[in-house]
Amino acid sequence: MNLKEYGYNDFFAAQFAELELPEQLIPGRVTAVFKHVMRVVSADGEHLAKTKSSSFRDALRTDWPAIGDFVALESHPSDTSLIHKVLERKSIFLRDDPDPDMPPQVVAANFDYCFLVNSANDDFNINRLERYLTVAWNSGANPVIVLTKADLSDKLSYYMDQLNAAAFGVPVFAVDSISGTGLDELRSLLSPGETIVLLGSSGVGKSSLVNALAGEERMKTSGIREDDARGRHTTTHREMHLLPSGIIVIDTPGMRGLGIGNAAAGLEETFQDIEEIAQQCRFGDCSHHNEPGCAVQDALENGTLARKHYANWEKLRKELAYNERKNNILLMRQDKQQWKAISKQHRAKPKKKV
Ligand SMILES: Nc1nc2c(ncn2[C@@H]2O[C@H](COP(=O)(O)OP(=O)(O)OP(=O)(O)O)[C@@H](O)[C@H]2O)c(=O)[nH]1
Ligand SMILES: [Zn+2]
Repeated sequence: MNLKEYGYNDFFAAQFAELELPEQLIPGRVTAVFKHVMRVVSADGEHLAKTKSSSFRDALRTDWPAIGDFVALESHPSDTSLIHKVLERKSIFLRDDPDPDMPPQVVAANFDYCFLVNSANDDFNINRLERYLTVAWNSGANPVIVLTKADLSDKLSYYMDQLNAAAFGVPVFAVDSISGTGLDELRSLLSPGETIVLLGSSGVGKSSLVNALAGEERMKTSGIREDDARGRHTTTHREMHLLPSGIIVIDTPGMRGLGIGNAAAGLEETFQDIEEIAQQCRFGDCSHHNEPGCAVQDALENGTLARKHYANWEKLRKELAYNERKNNILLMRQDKQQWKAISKQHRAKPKKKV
């Protein structure tokens, strides 16, 4: 197996050389993460692997291997191989731990492109796209906008104009994953060995797009509900796919749990009334605090908008902003010291004797 096919390039090879690791260690890439074990590919094939405990004893949580990571591996082809080290990442997605005292987890690493998938139907939502765009830029990867289900829309040029305006300079592609229209243009952007991740609401056609790019069924797709133009949630596996064209696709359910997708959708639904009022503000980027002509402040004054409802909206908006910030790879590095202190506290808890 050639690790270059899995995206191993000069950036990682230079790091590997610089580390001056023991001779028996070889580079590998994490292609799947299960509960207690990982799958890693390397020049000598596919491995089941675990982290070497002594190497990770003092590691930060964000330094633990995640899907897409390049690692230094002690190869035991007929047994469990051992991961000694995770190489520095060039892009990253983080997700909160359900335990608020715990630092976030890495859900994916080392992707070159972040596909922001929208469908050209009732589900089209430019605000959501803007949020995904922030997440994508902060991850360290390049965003690419894909408008799916182009065949279903007679408003395609309207949608394209909106996307081009909202995401100036970001490439936008319209595709029909069923017939394959528009796929060649998208393919021409990508080179073998490059890794993509897909962000987008359930049912927009992420799996169909991967299958279309692969030219074969790699991922299960769902039927779409007629009533609300959303598909059912079908993707549950957590894997990296090497497509016949040499493109690598990372798909994990964790992508959808980034906080952004669901939180943002929830925000729009729960606070649709405020979002509608906010459309009347004089300034498009009104923060609704003390700008002149703020329709939200007016509604609070004259009582058409309840203070409590508004306060909840503010709180959620702050959380959303935090989630976006959390996915910023640079900020994450600055936060490392803080996480270090937190994980030390966790380790310092006395263990119960058995
Ligand atoms: N007409 C048309 N239908 C499409 C296209 N892309 C996807 N669909 C349909 O939309 C439905 C949902 O597609 P999926 O690919 O499962 O969507 P998904 O984003 O992977 O959904 P989750 O797995 O829930 O996140 C399926 O019925 C697809 O056949 C397209 O380009 N044109
Ligand atoms: Zn306002």
